Amino acid sequence: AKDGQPTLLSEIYTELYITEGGTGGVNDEHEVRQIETASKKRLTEDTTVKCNDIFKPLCGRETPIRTVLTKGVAGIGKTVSVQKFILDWVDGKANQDVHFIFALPFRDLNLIKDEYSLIELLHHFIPDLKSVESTELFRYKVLFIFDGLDECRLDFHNNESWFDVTKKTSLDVLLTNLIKGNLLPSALLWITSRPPAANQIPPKCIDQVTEIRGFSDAQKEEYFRRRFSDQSLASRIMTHVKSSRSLFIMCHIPVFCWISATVLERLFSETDRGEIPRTLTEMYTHFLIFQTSLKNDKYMKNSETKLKEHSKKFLLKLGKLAFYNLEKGNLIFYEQDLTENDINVSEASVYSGVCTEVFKEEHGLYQEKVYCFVHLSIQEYLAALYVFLSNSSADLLKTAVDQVLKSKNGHLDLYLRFLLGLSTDSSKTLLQRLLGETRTSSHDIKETAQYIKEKIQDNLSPERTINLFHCLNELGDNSLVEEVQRYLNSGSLSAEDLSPAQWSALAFVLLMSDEKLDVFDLKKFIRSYKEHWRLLPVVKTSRTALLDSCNLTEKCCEMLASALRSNSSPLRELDLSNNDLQDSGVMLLSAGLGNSHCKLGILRSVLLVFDCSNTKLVLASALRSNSSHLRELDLSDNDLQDSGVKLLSTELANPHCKLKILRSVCNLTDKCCEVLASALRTNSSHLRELDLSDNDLQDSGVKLLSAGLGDSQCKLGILSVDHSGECRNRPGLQKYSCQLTLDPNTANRRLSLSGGNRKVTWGAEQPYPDHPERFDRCTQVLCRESLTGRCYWEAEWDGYGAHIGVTYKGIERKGWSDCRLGNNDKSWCLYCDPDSYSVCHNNKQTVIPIVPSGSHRVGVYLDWGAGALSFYRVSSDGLTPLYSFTSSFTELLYPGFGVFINSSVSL
Ligand SMILES: Nc1ncnc2c1ncn2[C@@H]1O[C@H](COP(=O)(O)OP(=O)(O)OP(=O)(O)O)[C@@H](O)[C@H]1O
Repeated sequence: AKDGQPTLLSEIYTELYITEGGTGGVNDEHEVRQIETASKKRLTEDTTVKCNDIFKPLCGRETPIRTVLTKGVAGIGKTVSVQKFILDWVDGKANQDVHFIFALPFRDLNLIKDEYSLIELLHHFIPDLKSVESTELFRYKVLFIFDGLDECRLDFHNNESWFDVTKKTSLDVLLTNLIKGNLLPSALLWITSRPPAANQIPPKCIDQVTEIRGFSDAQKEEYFRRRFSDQSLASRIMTHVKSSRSLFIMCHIPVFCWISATVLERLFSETDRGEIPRTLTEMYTHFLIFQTSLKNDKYMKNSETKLKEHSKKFLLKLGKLAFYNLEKGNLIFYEQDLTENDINVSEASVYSGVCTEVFKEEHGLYQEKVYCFVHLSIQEYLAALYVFLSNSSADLLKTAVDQVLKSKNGHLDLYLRFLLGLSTDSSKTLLQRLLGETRTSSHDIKETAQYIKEKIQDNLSPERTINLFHCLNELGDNSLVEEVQRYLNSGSLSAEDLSPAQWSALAFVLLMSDEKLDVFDLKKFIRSYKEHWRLLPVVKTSRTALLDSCNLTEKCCEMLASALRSNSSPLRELDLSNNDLQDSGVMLLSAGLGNSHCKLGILRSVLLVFDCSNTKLVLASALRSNSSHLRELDLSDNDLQDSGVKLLSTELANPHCKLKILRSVCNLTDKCCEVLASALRTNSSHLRELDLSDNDLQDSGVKLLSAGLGDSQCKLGILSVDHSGECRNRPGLQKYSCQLTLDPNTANRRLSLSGGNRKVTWGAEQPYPDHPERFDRCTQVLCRESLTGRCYWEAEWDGYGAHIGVTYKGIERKGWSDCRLGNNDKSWCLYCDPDSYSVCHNNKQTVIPIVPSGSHRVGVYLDWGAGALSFYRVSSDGLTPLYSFTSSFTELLYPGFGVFINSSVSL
């Protein structure tokens, strides 16, 4: 609210996005990055809870709720939600069954030094209630709201039990016993906390955890509409915020909406308003200008130069405090910290928009005043301002980049963004308005940007790399991002071999785009397997990630595991087929799967190294983990062996394993069938569908399984078995091998067939009869067999080269260009010659930056149902992925070949 003009809560309150909130576990990501990931999360994903319904049991729950814990990062709206709840209750709009609400913020409770009984404590805070007797507390429905648990430490382990509401004790004992339900078990409790402090309370004391996620995109707009009575001003502000992605993302945090609204309202209504902030740094500098002028108007009727001089001194002192404590990770300060930094305590509280006063206990004595910045980002800004103004080294920016990149958890990321942002000319002009004439060192922005671009080429973690792009944005250098955007817009990205920095820029563009990425298919973007890991951060913000046949390495697994662990990631489905992850990779992934934040529901084809006992154990523990959301697991390509199946069966029988669908368990022996059958018989197995079609099950095996199915406890609805022959037992893709023969009716007259119609050779014209399916001009031939499902075949060419592909039956046969495999929308093809490969579909050719290096053998894998067609180079080193098309195939596909002059192809 503007000073002296209070705003009514009911007018500005905007419904927040509150969700049922998991475990109360600690998330060590920087808050701003959590917001970036969460902004991609689809709103329908979570169970949302209205502020007034916080005590209503969510569907599926029958027991009433006594204690609710609401988590949320700083400035996200916890206190405002509490106030709105109370307001609606007072207005008779909601929760009318509650007779008394006692709102006791920890900030106020921390002032209590003496011992009190519960009833005395209430009388102390609400003297009007002196007439209420302790017995009456039991007769009425009473709600306690404790806001800001993060400002307090409770000792749940050592405090004695306390049952009497009339007996005096310490506040710590009163509160822990109230929360445990020893004191006044009939009361309702609502506790709010920033996430890191939330796990102070033992989970068994909490009936429901909710999380405030801030504003969704629609709620951001609503906030600005409600905040301003002048709707045209509201739309202008909204349009401006939307035009800068980094500002728009930050608006997820209501306190940032408030900062932006404060700054932009003033700027848009000033006649000579100058530059409107487009970067975070500019926004915060304007905010400080506003706060300072407010303070000056109010408290110091003095000359402007003197005022600025005074403000500068004060801000530098505050900045010093901010910087040294940020480095140490301290966000709360004591009076002593302020005096040591020569900060006048009463002046700090005057800057109420920047530094608020809070009170906090220390060692059980509730007497020390403590302070913190309104939001961590303000501390980060002031720290940067201090360093920028007090360090005149020419290398300041580069040294800061190096220093920040060393941080593992990114605690200086936003500080670096601000520091770089402050060094631009536009910021310097703004700083003059804030601080008056100030000497600042000049830094070569171009050189710094170049330095950052070089750093981006390094093997940094994705989070650090992304922050460096934000830094470039603050410096006003968006050239890398613009280059990639141009490739994306022209559709020619796939043909380009991007530099490492461009790969990272592509990841940044995909992450920052406001389009929700439902399915992230890595193969669509990559041509080589050197730098593809740079795109993996995108996995964290997509719902389905298709990473099959992508040569994933251990490093990639590390990134995937971090996506799995992320609380805010929408990732629900992951396809890892045809990757050799190695033991260490699977271990990393399994640990991610077992993490309490992991919400993955479907995992496809992770190749397990099942003779390694460690891997087995870790995956097993992931399946068993109580919090696991895994419902569908596809184990194709794995040879689990008896011991593996045994382990898996034990997990299936474990009541915590909620797996519903298990696909493609192969190489089952009779022994395996027996163990599996016994798992199906257990009451606790959740399995509804079991796909064993990749097995050549003998009658004896089927019999054993059927015995399991017949059991009354077995809940399995679908069992797929398939006697498809012994090839299913072969390793890798070979298990999908199919026998193909060439169709003479389709062969061009220049092609002769031999070897039982499994070899085609270019040569003299053959006297074939006319046939509607014959290619009359293109030297091509198709196979007889039409394909669906999963199939794999290999072809070897000789001579100048060949085209190897698949097509719908409807491909043109007469004429030239429309008939060629790959030249139309009916066919997909790999072009091979001794020096290069390229692929073509719908006349769009893409060169593949992999050389044939002597190998003329090509493997083709079709997963018709999944819409995937992959080509591989086959050599003594195994299969090298060349390219994968993804397409939703609508008709049966026929393998086909085009044969160059004096060349041949054999199946
Ligand atoms: N629902 C809302 N509608 C409108 N404005 C809001 C809303 N929630 C928060 N705000 C704005 O954001 C500011 C910060 O919110 P609040 O104090 O509730 O955050 P908090 O989560 O309690 O933070 P902290 O952990 O730092 O105490 C408020 O002063 C208000 O300006």
